[in-house]
Amino acid sequence: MAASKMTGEYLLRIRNAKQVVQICRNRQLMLKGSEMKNIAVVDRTDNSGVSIIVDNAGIIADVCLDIDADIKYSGVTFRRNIDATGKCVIPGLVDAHTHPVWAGDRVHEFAMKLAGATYLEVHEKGGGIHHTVDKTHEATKDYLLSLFMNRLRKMLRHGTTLLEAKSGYGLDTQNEIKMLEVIESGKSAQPIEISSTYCGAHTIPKSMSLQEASNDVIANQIPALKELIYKGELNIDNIDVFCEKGVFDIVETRKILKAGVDIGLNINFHGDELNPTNSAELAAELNSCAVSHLEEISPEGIQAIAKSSTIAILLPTTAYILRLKRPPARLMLEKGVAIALGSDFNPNAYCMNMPMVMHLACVLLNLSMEEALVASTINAAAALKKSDKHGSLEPGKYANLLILAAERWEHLIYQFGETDSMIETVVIRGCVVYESNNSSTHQF
Ligand SMILES: N=CN[C@@H](CCC(=O)O)C(=O)O
Ligand SMILES: [Zn+2]
Repeated sequence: MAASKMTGEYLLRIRNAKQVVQICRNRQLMLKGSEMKNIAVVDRTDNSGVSIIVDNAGIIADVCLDIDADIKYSGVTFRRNIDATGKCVIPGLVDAHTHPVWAGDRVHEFAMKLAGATYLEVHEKGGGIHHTVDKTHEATKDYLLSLFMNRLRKMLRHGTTLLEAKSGYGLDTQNEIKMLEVIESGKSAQPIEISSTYCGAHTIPKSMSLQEASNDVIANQIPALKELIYKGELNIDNIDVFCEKGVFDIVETRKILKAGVDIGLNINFHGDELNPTNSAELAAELNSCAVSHLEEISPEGIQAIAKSSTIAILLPTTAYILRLKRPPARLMLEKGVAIALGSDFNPNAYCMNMPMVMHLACVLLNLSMEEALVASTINAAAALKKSDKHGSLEPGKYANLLILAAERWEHLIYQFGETDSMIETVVIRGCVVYESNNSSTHQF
C-alpha cells in the first residue's frame, strides 16, 4: 500500500544526511546495562541520503530515506530546509548534573589540589563549597543571572539541549531561593530546557551542626519552597543532598530526601563519592530518579540500583580532576545498571563540554562510544524524567538535534576538544538556535 501523502506547512526538513543516529526506535525510556551497547542508526544508502521531518510544533514527524520523504512530503512546504550532505545528525546532548549558578572562582584551590591537598581537606579548611557560598551570597541576582546566561551560551555551543541545574551555594532559605529564582529566569531567557534541583543540603553551613543544618532544611527551607511552588512563583523538579562523610550522613539524607518527595520533588542526589555511604542502596530504597558520583559504590549498591529504575549518573570530570578512584562503570553495566553522564560543571570541576565528558568516560571509565552517547542522551534524559520527549530522534519527540561536520558521529567523541568545529548546527524544537558559521542565529 502506498504511504499517505502529507500536506500543509512544516517547520523543518533536514535532508541528505550521511547518518542519523536515532539512539532508540521503540520509544524506550532508558537503556540498561548491555542494552546500552546498541544504538539505532539510519545510514545513507547508495541512492539516498537520510531525512528528518519536523512538524509545525517542533516535533519529529519522520526519520526516513530522502527518496521516501520526497514522495510522502511532496505536498508539504517547509519553513526551513537544511542540506546535510556529508554530515551526520545526533540527538541534542543532555547534561544530567550541573552546578551552573555561582560567583567567584576556585582557581587557587586547583593549585592546592595539584600540590596534593584533597577535596575534603580544602573543604574542612573553609574553602571549597564554603568559599563559593560566601561569593554567591555577596552577588546580586542580576550578576548571578549574567554569569549563568554566559554558561548556558557555551553549553549550547557544546551541544547541550537539556540540562539539570542545581542550587546549593545558598544554604539558607533566602539565598537558596535567590539561586532557584536565577535558574527560573534562565529557563525563560534562552532555548535550552532546564530541570531545576533544590540542593539546600549541599554542605553544612560553618555556623551549624549536622542536626541544625538538617532541621533548617526540613523545617524552614522546604516549607518556604512549598509555598512558592504552590503560588506558582517557582518551579522545582528535583531534590538533592550531598551524602558524604563529614557532610550529610545517610540518616539525615533519607529524612531530607523524603521531605522533598512530600512536596512533589524527584530524588536526584550526590552519594558514594569520596567515601562509601550506602547511597546507591538508599537511592534504590527511595525509588530515586538518579544518584550521582558512585566512585565508592558497594557491590550491594550495584545490585540494588540494577534492579531499580534509578539511573547512575557518572561524572568523569570529577574523578579526573580530583584523581579519585573511578566508578566501576563496566561492572555496573555488566550487572544491568542504566548509566548517564553529567559534566558536574562547578567551581571545582570547570567543564561544561559534554563531548569532552563523553571522551573522558570512554578513556577513564572504559565506556564504548555507543555507551557514552546513550549515557548523554536517552539515559541522561531519563534521570530527569524527560525521556518521553528528549534523548532520541524518534517520531513524537522534540526535534532537539545536532548536525555534525563529520561523516561518522563518533568523531564528536574522538576529536577531543574539537567541539567548536564539530558541532555546526544546534536545533531545539525544530528551530535553529546555533550555527557555527552564522552569528545572527546566536539568539541570546
Ligand atoms: N560533591 C558535591 N558537589 C559538587 C562539588 C561542588 C563544589 O565543590 O562546589 C560535585 O558534584 O562535585
Ligand atoms: Zn555535584
